[in-house]
Amino acid sequence: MTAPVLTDRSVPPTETGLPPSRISAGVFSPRSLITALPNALRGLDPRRMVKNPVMFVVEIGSVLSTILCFTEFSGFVLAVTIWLWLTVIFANLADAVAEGRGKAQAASLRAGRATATARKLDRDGREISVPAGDLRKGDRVVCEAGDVIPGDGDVVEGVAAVDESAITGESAPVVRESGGDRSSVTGGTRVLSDRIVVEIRNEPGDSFVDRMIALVEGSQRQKTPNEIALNVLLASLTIVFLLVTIALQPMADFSGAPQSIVVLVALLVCLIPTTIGALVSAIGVAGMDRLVQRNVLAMSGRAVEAAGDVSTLLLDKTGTITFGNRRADRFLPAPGVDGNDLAKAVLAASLADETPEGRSIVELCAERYGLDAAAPVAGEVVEFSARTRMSGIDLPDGSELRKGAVTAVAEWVRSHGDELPTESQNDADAIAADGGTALLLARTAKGRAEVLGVIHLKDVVKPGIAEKFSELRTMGIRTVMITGDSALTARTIAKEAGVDDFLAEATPEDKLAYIRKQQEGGRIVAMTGDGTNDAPALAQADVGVAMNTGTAAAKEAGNMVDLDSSPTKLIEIVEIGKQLLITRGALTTFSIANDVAKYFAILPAMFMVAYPGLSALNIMGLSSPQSAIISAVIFNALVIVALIPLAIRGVRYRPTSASKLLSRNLFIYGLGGLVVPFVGIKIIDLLVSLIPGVA
Ligand SMILES: Nc1ncnc2c1ncn2[C@@H]1O[C@H](COP(=O)(O)OP(=O)(O)OP(=O)(O)O)[C@@H](O)[C@H]1O
Ligand SMILES: [K+]
Ligand SMILES: [Mg+2]
Repeated sequence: MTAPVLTDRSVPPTETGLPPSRISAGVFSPRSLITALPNALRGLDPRRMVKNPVMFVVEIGSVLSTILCFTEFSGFVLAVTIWLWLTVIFANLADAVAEGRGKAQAASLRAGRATATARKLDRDGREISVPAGDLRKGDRVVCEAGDVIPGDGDVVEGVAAVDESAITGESAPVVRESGGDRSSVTGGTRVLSDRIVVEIRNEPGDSFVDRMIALVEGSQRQKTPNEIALNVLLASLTIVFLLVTIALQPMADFSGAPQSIVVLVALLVCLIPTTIGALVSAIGVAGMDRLVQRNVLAMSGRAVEAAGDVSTLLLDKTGTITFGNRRADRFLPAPGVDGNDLAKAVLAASLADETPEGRSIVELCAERYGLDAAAPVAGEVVEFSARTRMSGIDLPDGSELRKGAVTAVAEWVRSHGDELPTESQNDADAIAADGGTALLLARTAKGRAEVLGVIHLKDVVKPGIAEKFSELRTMGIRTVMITGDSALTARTIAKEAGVDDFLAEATPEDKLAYIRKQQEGGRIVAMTGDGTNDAPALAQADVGVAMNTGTAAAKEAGNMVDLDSSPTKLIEIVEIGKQLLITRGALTTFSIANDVAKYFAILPAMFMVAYPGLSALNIMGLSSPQSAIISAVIFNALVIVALIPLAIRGVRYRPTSASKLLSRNLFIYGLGGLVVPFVGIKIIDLLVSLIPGVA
């Protein structure tokens, strides 16, 4: 056997088994406010503004007030006009900052791609040099050590170590080889050793990197259902306040205190939910961006939101809850079978088995029994599949060797009219009760089957994973462990890891059925997968995270791709989704509370002249009606800028139950939203009253 023994996990697990992320996520630098300014100004185009009804109303108000600057000029009108425009610019700034982060990532992706030339194979198998951008679906290209892979595709020939750091940011090389679940390669990654032939999977412009660029730039971002609902709410509030403001004038007239148009515009802008209206799309872009920072690509904003609503999490046992490299520990011969003969048979059945289990069995044969791990494979190899749960070899002498899950091999033995020895059954049960995996080895010769013994595979639960699950439980999320292993093993591991439920001896169909059942019960389900087998379940799940090392089918079926191929990433994804929803909720609460407070700050000021009695309501003691109004407008604009970092970074989030979270946020952002404007407006009023000619 010559295949290099490297794991296909592109990220070495850290102590908790959780991979490190590439860039510290959620960093926000105040400088980005300045660099985003040109884009913010470009965003003033009414054709773009109209997509955001709240801010569009502010823009119309700004235009109106600009006209008033010419018809009835005063320092007050000018000041209001300037701050109204600033309000619109600040709102665009939020979007521009959020999108700017994605653009920077897109630029570095493009840089890697631009230089690539491809060594295309023509029909006669001759190499010709073509620009990578000209490659079409189905073209075959040669990549040797040092070459950049010119496009996404599948390895159809050879084995190579590939550096995927350009895409994943992770420097450990991964092995890519033809056939099986590790054949998929990504354009822009670099071949480090050997030679492979890659068949290109996409037409030009539709590669993974192209899609990634479009996504991080935000150009493909569509409003999610929740965002649309929120926008409808904000637009309705805007209409209500517009009517209120219009209705105010006849009343003001009647009471002998007619208000100028500019005051009415200022009042309207203060009343409508400008804060959340300005930040809502930045919050969505930033959520997507937080995923990208953790090397996850969401194919839609909707998937990110669904992640925040997840209530059932399906996790694989092997590699997620336990360390992936399940290792052979010992061989237990059946009665009457010699230990060395068992080892030889085990080796023959495993020489061509490329699964981590198979490789570790071969290593144990070499280490403990001194057998030749590089011996040639003689016979017809039967590869492992999750459906049969067996692997083995048909030998040239007509005998067949099978190893696999106890129930599967026992069934195979029985189909030949033979029985499993009690001793081997007991050995297997003891291993399972201890949380290990037992594989049975059996042989048929001349129509009779014989059990040769049991292979003990050891599986270790990752440290720290039990705490993660209890955090998830406080968040109201049910964790379900899925495994192809026996119920006995599953029960032991499930108990140790603290999952809420498990599905043992699960076939891909079982997974799909389980997801459907959960969804019928109204639960939102998330799962990860990498094999073609997983594709139907990935498609059915509300959040389906495909591993980048996985097959093309799995990646097409899911709605997210994890570039690190880390099985525990799902937990982080759910947390990011929750944080997105909570940030949006918190800032909506803050914004609306703010507007209510501003109402009480401005109205008394507006009518103080007509009704001196109202000055009792002027609890804030603002210096003049005009100063009160301009202060409220300034505050209204500044609060947007002040909250941009929070919108980008997301509100701090600790796992707790939904109801606790709600009351905590209502307290902080609701009460805060009521109090902050009074303080802020008062301070601004003190400053404004110092400027002559404005107030
Ligand atoms: N290389 C192999 N050859 C033979 N049998 C195997 C091999 N690998 C695993 N098995 C058996 O098949 C069963 C199913 O394997 P499968 O990979 O579907 O699930 P699993 O590895 O137990 O759990 P998970 O779903 O978390 O990966 C295993 O529990 C084991 O008994
Ligand atoms: K407002
Ligand atoms: Mg497995």
